[in-house]
Amino acid sequence: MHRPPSTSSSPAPTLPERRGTALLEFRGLTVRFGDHVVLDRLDLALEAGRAVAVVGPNGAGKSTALRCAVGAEAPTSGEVLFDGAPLDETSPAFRASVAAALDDAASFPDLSVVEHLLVVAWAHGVDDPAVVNAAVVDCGLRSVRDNLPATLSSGQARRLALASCLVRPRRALVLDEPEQRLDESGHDWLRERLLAEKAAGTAVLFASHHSALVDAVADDVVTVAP
Ligand SMILES: Nc1ncnc2c1ncn2[C@@H]1O[C@H](COP(=O)(O)OP(=O)(O)OP(=O)(O)O)[C@@H](O)[C@H]1O
Repeated sequence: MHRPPSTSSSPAPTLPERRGTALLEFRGLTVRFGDHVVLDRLDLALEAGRAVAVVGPNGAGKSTALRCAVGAEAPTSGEVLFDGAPLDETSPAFRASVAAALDDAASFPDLSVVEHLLVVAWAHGVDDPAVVNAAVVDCGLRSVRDNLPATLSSGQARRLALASCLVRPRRALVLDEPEQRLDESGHDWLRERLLAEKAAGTAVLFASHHSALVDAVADDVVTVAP
């Protein structure tokens, strides 16, 4: 059930929201690496149309928490629930629902920016180049649309990672320090983009060191400490 693809600079279709219960939930999430307790019984609930920011100093466990949210890291104890059931990152429903940018690593190093986005969109059922073209413009990638990922600046690579989340349907966005390496206008764009995501019913979980972004976007703030 996709919204019709957009031909403007608005984002790709968003999957239908379901309000009321948490889409993503941590219950007593604990992660240990050897003797190092990184996360200690962390609770978090994220509903459709809302944003939760995970904040804390370097090494506090923000990325670890986000990795648990997408099933890339297994909790030592506690639970991660998606849609009320234990998270299964291999399930088609989960993969169709969650768009994540945890780093800037391009998935397809031998595909150009626009080819990369076309593949991601198509793999998620969006077979309309207009959606990709809109995201290229929206994300400030027009001048490098035909470049290979290795030739992008660090900020452009960040924008490509974010664009990869925006060309596909999604019920949740999981973003690790999305502001990293963006210029000032990129920060403004990111803030407005995330507010638009919430307005469209997308749940947003993001880690950030950017207090202005957190203040503008987050409905709840979860602080982790080293
Ligand atoms: N696979 C791992 N094995 C061992 N230790 C790890 C592993 N992954 C993360 N850590 C440790 O867990 C702690 C939390 O790391 P994490 O990357 O989650 O922090 P962060 O809050 O995201 O930091 P930053 O703000 O610097 O991005 C750090 O001390 C890190 O060294």
